[in-house]
Amino acid sequence: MKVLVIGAGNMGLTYAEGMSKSKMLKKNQIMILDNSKEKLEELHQISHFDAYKNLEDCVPEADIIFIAVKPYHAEELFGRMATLVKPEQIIISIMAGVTIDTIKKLTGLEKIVRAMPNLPAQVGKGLTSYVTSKSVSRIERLTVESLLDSTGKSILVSNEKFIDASTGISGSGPAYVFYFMQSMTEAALQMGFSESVSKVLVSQTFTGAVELFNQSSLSANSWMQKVASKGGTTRAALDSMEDNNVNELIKEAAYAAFNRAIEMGKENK
Ligand SMILES: NC(=O)C1=CN([C@@H]2O[C@H](COP(=O)(O)OP(=O)(O)OC[C@H]3O[C@@H](n4cnc5c(N)ncnc54)[C@H](OP(=O)(O)O)[C@@H]3O)[C@@H](O)[C@H]2O)C=CC1
Ligand SMILES: O=C(O)[C@@H]1CCC=N1
Repeated sequence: MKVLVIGAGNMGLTYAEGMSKSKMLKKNQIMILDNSKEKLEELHQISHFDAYKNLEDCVPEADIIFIAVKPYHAEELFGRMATLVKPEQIIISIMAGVTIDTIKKLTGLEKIVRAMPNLPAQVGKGLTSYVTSKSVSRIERLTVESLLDSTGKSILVSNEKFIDASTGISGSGPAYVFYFMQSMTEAALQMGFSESVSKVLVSQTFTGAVELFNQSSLSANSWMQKVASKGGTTRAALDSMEDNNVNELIKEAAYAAFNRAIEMGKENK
């Protein structure tokens, strides 16, 4: 089996690295292509996959083609790939808001997997939701799942609506967490802590809270109540968040990402 990754940016390179470490594929089974000259020079320094500049040299060789370019590059890229692809090839696209129908139409292929990963894939803690077109067989789906699992966990969803929805929760979600971390860091600095101490205070608080949550069956709300003593400091903070509608605002933000994914699907038709 040969896998071609197109787009060696944040996500493409992360998947190529993940797959190369997974033992599913050997060195010469991973190809990677990028159109930027500097990227290619960097890729040539990495010994565990073969780097390409021209689609003609690698697309026909691939069994699975992993698309990791920005959504607005899809049309031009698929247009150039259309004459090089073969019906048995599987496309895995991680592009936000580019639908299976659009990929079928632009490539002429039928075996399409649409996936939505997230950035923690870079440290093997990613979450990728995915869905396949009908032409992907069970065996092919399991192979794809093993590739996706090389960067963390994967979840098979029942239809594409849940790919757009998971874009709003897990795909864009790391940025919401960083937003919260940024606000807490700013508060720590304003309270007089140094940058390095602020960073430790915030990051260890996040790591510890997530660890507690993962190691029990308690809900986030139950854990909140465990931290908050009656009439105490946490209650003051939680009341302030409630008064300012923070809960609703976070949900609104997640929906903004979900709706934008749907909108991008229409724009990229
Ligand atoms: N970043 C994230 O957290 C997540 C991203 N995604 C999706 O992943 C995709 C990639 O995102 P990300 O990795 O952040 O993007 P990057 O910009 O980091 O990487 C994309 C790479 O593809 C290259 N590229 C563009 N067009 C072509 C082409 N025609 N042929 C070959 N290479 C090309 C770009 O080069 P150049 O810079 O020169 O254009 C760039 O190096 C997006 O579609 C996004 O929706 C999904 C989930 C999470
Ligand atoms: O912001 C974006 O469009 C991509 C999809 C999910 C995370 N980054």
